[in-house]
Amino acid sequence: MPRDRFLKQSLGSLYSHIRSSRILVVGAGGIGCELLKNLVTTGFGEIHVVDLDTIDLSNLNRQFLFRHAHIKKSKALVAKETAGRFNPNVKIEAHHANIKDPQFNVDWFKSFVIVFNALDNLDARRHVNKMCLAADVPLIESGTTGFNGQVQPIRKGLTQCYDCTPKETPKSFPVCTIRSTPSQPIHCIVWAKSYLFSELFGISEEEAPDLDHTEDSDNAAEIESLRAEAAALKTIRMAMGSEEFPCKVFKKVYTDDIDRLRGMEDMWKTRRAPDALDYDELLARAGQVDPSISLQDQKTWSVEENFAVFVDSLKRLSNRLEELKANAETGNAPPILSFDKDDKDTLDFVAAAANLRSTVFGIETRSEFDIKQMAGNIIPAIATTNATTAALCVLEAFKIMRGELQKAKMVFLTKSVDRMITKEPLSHPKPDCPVCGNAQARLVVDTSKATLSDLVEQLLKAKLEYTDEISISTDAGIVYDPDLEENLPKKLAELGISKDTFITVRDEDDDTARVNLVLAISEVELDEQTQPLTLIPATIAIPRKAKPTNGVATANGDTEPVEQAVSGAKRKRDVDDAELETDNIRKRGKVAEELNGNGPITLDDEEGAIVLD
Ligand SMILES: Nc1ncnc2c1ncn2[C@@H]1O[C@H](COP(=O)(O)OP(=O)(O)OP(=O)(O)O)[C@@H](O)[C@H]1O
Ligand SMILES: [Zn+2]
Repeated sequence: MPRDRFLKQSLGSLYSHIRSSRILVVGAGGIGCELLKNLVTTGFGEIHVVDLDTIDLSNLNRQFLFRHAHIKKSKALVAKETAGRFNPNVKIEAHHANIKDPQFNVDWFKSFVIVFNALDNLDARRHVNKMCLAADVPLIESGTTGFNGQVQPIRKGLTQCYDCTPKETPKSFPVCTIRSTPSQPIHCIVWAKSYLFSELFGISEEEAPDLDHTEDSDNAAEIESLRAEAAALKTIRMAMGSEEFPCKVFKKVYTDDIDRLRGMEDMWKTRRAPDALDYDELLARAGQVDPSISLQDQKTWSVEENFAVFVDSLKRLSNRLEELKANAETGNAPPILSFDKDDKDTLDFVAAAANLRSTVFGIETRSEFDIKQMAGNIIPAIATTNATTAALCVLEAFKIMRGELQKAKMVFLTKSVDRMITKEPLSHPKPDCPVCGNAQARLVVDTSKATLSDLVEQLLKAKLEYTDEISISTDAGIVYDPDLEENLPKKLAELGISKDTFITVRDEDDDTARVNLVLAISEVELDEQTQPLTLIPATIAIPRKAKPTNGVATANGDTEPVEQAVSGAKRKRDVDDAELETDNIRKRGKVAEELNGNGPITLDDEEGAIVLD
């Protein structure tokens, strides 16, 4: 029996399209491995997979294409090797590289029918979003944290892009909370990791990303004494390697600094004042404690146990740093240690130091296991969430490949007894989105011949009817505005404009202001006679800047959801929505019922059934 008999049966006419499609998966981690397995078994013709990382022990619990023997090998290459065996008819190309590398340019993105994001960071996601918009290729964006998952189909000009909704930046804490008035375990963990560890073994806390300095000016005096405190710690650092080093560090941060803080009476009118710890007393009490207690990472250690682990890990780290220094080449910057949740010495130190500080401030202490999650900003990744999300990505991709964008949905996976998978219609692009709210075109140009003046006069003013009130910028900054004319005679190449870079043209004319125009540069070598600048498409409509709305503006000023605009259907959606709602209630009832019975949950969907155990 041919291996694709059932695929043909279930996918119908879509199958031949799938067989001949070239697709891209960015990221071969938790979602990426699941996705690749699904795509290979679905029979996509050619799959490219990009990942910059190598396999780590901690990946193996959920990234099932990898085994112990693969540790330290390229994720992309091993994923290709393993998944390739599932279906020999599929061609897989692996790239052990950063998706931001210049070889992955707009033309390369254009060569794919669809792109899947399976990434873990904002920066790379934003980059792929931008490239897919520039290349006009559909993107299936996805992400998971713990039990939550999300899938977002993105189509240039028709749906919201990844950047249409602002994204949360990682959490940071005011310096005073961390250094003077902690009230939660996380405050003490950040103190141990970003302040104490960095001051002793790394670079100064001033550069730590999880400290927020915006409120510093409101507390200028306190910030000044904290600086002096940190400077004193630097002096103690000189004693590293000596017998008395642990005692010096301990007395400084758990006795002297705490006494100073306690003396600031105003601070403790509404808070519990901290109680300093005594080194000699704890040393006597902790005499019997074996520092190997640190192997019991799920236990909440006593104050004596924390003390023993603190002193022991401080010695281990000091020895490591001294050794590094001894082996370092002279003349280089002095070596440092960095916190790594998987480096036992650094984790022991941060866990014990944080717990001792919690004791001082009367905050509950935590197990090393808990501290590892919090210090590494880890929400445990769950294999089932990744697998379900990856499957949903493929189902949404089918709709786009069938040309049925109106059926595509934003899908959410949540831990809920009501309904684990919920869907929302796709919204139209936000007119004020800083990324897709721009007009986009390609500029085919010989950058060694064309000058900035050619670009401004021939293309922007003569052809695209811009006035004098424009500015032009590259990634490096502004290269032209009405007050910056000295670059006009320069060749574009001299201004750092080269193949696969982007330039942004801003219309600064208040009367005519149009949205920004982003030009993706494609290089060609041209002879003297040929026009050095060609715009693709040759004509481009650059809309006026719109006032922000929640949907997309229609001709009559209303907003409408994507389904309606794409399908042209009139208010039929209301009826469909009503039906969907009834349907949701029906399914929710069923889910709740089955959950109570502890059995598997089946969610019927138009694409088939999803069974959740
Ligand atoms: N710029 C990039 N180019 C290519 N691959 C990237 C880029 N940024 C991130 N990735 C890859 O995306 C994948 C995301 O997978 P995942 O979220 O499971 O993270 P992980 O690093 O495997 O696991 P964890 O962070 O939980 O230890 C990783 O394999 C990572 O290497
Ligand atoms: Zn957008």
